Amino acid sequence: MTLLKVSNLTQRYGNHVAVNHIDLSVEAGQLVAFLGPNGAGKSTTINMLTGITRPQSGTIDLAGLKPGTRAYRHQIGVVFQNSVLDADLTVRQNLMWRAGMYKQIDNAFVTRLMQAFDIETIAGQKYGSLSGGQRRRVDITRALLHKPRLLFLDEPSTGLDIQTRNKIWAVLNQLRVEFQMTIILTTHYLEEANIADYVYVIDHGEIIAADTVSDLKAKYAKDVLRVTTTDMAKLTALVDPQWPTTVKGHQVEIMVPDVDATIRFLTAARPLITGMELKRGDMNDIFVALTGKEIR
Ligand SMILES: Nc1ncnc2c1ncn2[C@@H]1O[C@H](COP(=O)(O)OP(=O)(O)OP(=O)(O)O)[C@@H](O)[C@H]1O
Repeated sequence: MTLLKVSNLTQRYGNHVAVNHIDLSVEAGQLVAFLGPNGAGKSTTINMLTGITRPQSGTIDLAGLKPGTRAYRHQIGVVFQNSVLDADLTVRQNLMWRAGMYKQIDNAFVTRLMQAFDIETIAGQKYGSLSGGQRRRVDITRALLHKPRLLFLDEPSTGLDIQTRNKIWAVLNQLRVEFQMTIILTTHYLEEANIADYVYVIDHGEIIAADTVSDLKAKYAKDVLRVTTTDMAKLTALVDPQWPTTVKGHQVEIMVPDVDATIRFLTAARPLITGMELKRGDMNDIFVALTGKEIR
């Protein structure tokens, strides 16, 4: 079922077109990533999708609802890049104040969220005194209090350590399974987009690619294996003829399709190998392939 349908969305700032006629379609329960460099138009798009700004043209439809309405706001949760909570109130006061904005709040669910995000022990602390990771967990709890059908996360992992990131995703994935919650996230990192079902690559306000992560990687960001050898002829004879290969002296660069195939090749060629490194495909590769330019 399509939850969110967006057509022809456009936003200009003066002469600058920040978002240029974009179309999006998000299925219920999906995790969708907007991947793009600084200034690509991701936040501008999120601001329109959350009803914070009104698009200059285009339509947004969330299961029959229009942004800017109370009904629409109740279906969405938003975690902004910069927090919207009150630094002088405690975590609990902030959450209670926010919960008061909704008619029906499931108190057991709120308690469960606080436990899941490990914020019960800091509930009495002023929000302004929390660490970056603690704040993020509170911000996400705030956005989830009313069990939204669609959660927006604007660059959720910026500045977070790996443990905090893993904790957050473990809870969000559980909610996705339980409530078929849909998530839209913006990110600069292909690695973060890895977990998405579908990715829109955005640059200069336009969607330059829309695909699954595995297809994006296969098309534009293959892993490159660099191997040095004493016997180039024997080594290259072991390389699958379908893998693009460049020989430079004693080193060969091989575009490898996946980790398993790479391990099989390395195992077979082991006696011939004197050194190796694997460079994983990243967002820069996608941008070079699609735009001919390095990422900004
Ligand atoms: N209020 C504004 N007034 C003028 N220009 C703006 C405004 N907001 C955004 N822009 C411009 O629109 C473009 C898109 O910005 P946006 O913040 O949407 O990008 P982004 O992809 O979210 O970038 P980042 O990853 O750095 O957050 C940029 O060129 C930005 O300078």
